[in-house]
Amino acid sequence: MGQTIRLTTAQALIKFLNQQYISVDGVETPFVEGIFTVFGHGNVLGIGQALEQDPGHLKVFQGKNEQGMAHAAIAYSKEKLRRSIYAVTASSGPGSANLVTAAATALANNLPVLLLPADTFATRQPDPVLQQFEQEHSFAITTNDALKPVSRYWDRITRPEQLMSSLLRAFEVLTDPARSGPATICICQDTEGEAFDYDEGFFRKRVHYMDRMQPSERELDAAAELIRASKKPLLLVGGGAKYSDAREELIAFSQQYDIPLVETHAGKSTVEYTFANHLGGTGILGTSAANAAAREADLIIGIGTRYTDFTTSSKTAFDFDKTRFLNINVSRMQTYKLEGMPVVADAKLTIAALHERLNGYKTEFGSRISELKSAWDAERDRLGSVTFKRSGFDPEVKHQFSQEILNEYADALGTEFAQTAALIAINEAVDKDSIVVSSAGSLPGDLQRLWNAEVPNTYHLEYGYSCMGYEVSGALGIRLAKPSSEVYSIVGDGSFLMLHSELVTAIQTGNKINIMLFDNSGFGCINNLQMENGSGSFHCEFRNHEGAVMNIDYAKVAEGYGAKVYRANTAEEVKAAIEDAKKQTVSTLIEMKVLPKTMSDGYDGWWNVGVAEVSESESVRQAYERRAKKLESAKKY
Ligand SMILES: Cc1ncc(C[n+]2csc(CCOP(=O)(O)OP(=O)(O)O)c2C)c(N)n1
Ligand SMILES: O=C1C[C@@H](O)[C@H](O)[C@@H](O)C1=O
Ligand SMILES: [Mg+2]
Repeated sequence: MGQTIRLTTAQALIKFLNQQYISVDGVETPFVEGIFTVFGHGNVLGIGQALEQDPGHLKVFQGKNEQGMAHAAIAYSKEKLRRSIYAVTASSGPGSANLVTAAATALANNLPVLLLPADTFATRQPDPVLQQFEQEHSFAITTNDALKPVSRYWDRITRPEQLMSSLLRAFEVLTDPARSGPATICICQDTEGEAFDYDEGFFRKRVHYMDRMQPSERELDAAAELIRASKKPLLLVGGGAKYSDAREELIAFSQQYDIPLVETHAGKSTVEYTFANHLGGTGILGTSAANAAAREADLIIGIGTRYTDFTTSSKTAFDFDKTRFLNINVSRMQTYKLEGMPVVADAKLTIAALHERLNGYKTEFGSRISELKSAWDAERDRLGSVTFKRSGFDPEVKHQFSQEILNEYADALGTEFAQTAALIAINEAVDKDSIVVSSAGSLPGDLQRLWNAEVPNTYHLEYGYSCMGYEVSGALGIRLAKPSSEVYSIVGDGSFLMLHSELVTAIQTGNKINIMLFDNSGFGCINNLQMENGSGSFHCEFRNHEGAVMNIDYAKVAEGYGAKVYRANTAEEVKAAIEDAKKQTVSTLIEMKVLPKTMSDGYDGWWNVGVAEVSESESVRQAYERRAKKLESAKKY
């Protein structure tokens, strides 16, 4: 036995976090950058006391909402390609409950975050304590149990010495690229303050090695054979490719063999759009070019993708009779999808190794790649110059709102701005190396299609959970990860209303973010979805009790917090506002009133949604028939 040191559980936790390092490709860096806090009685006297006494190198932030600050932490680790994290401490009860949505967001996106919610008393002496619900069939159940299904690792600490084995396990999970996600350690509020004689060895510097997983010779031989047998393979770039830093290998591979490249939301900007073989986003929110290439392909080389419904157009994007799948992923589970050939390995290493085995190979795509790309680029130009007309206007989302209703919106919001034109204006105005972030609503669709990322790793979409409220909180996390980059949060009015508390944290801490608020006065994409599937417009527009379209002054709200604000309803105004916003040191909000139904739509994507099988409405019955017909051509599993 070596020396011991007497610390509270919370003090030991903070001391341990300071000693965790990560090593990737020979570069060693501290793994835990800091901690977000919302203190309550459950954690202020434990973790709060420990941080006040000695935070070490940890940066300490006061969050405003547990979900918001956890989203910021998640965005930070995503931006850091999972090589650095923030911890998040919450008080017990409602504070813990507020973490559940964020934990699920991290889990769906395979993003590491250390969640530290306080728990009820281990001794149970004062029970029921404030915020403790009493579950009659088990006093062992607390709010924190709700975090179990959404954590990659979950533990409850009722004695100080349990912390040691728990933290070791948590960091093993947090630094494993194949199982990365939220690690949740719930510490009883009395235990946080209890002392123990910890072995000093527990606090020695620990380096976690994120070694690249090598593909086996067998896997490489089989994969090369599959590619050689293919006339039209397609590179489908997912988030795993980005985390693996596989840009150079992808470009070289695609270039040499004439393989078109398409991307998912998570993979977007791994390779910049200016690369000639890049056909843009794929699937439900994809470009015409990417979706045509996917349909023509006889082999999909899926790199670090989960093949979600948005990527596969609910398993209708490919010709499943002829198309095969080669799945390269560090997660074995992911490689089994769509009956693909599994290569359980790192993307960068695998692409490089495959490159060496394909000498003399060429696809049959030839000039088709540039044809598809130019046709899409022309379509994007059209979308950038959509102009509203008071009569005979044909919006992108068709046959839903009459001209009369569109005019009503134009009058109520005082705008004639089309969403696609607004987004492209932003894309043209921001510096190329700035970062955009979004996650829910109609904007992810426009972003995946229309946002041309010209610098790698400048596009940050949370579309694994598509959680409203990530947009603003996420921007803060990104700014912490990249303090010298301008960060633009692309957010709808609905998402902004749902959660924007961390705008205050950004202003308070001097971490500048820019919010690009698209106000179409409603849950626009859901309104599109219901009407496209035969329903009427039901509870998705923001109309008041008298039926009038609401026109909320969001700029004023942000101004109240201390942000510099702008109102911009034309492309010129947007560009001018962005230019001025670049000069500011404080966070900014640019409010744009945009017309509903003017987001991009179509391009052969299809989404399987639960249309009512029986209905009194003829249009719903027709929608159900259309869905049933489409499902006939979909792969069933
Ligand atoms: C937390 C959460 N609740 C509900 C949803 C379902 N949902 C997806 S988009 C959306 C509306 C988004 O409205 P807004 O942000 O204004 O974007 P718009 O579609 O109008 O562009 C809703 C309710 C979600 N994704 N996340
Ligand atoms: O239900 C949804 C519809 C999608 O269009 C949207 O982007 C997403 O946020 C969602 O939850
Ligand atoms: Mg909206």
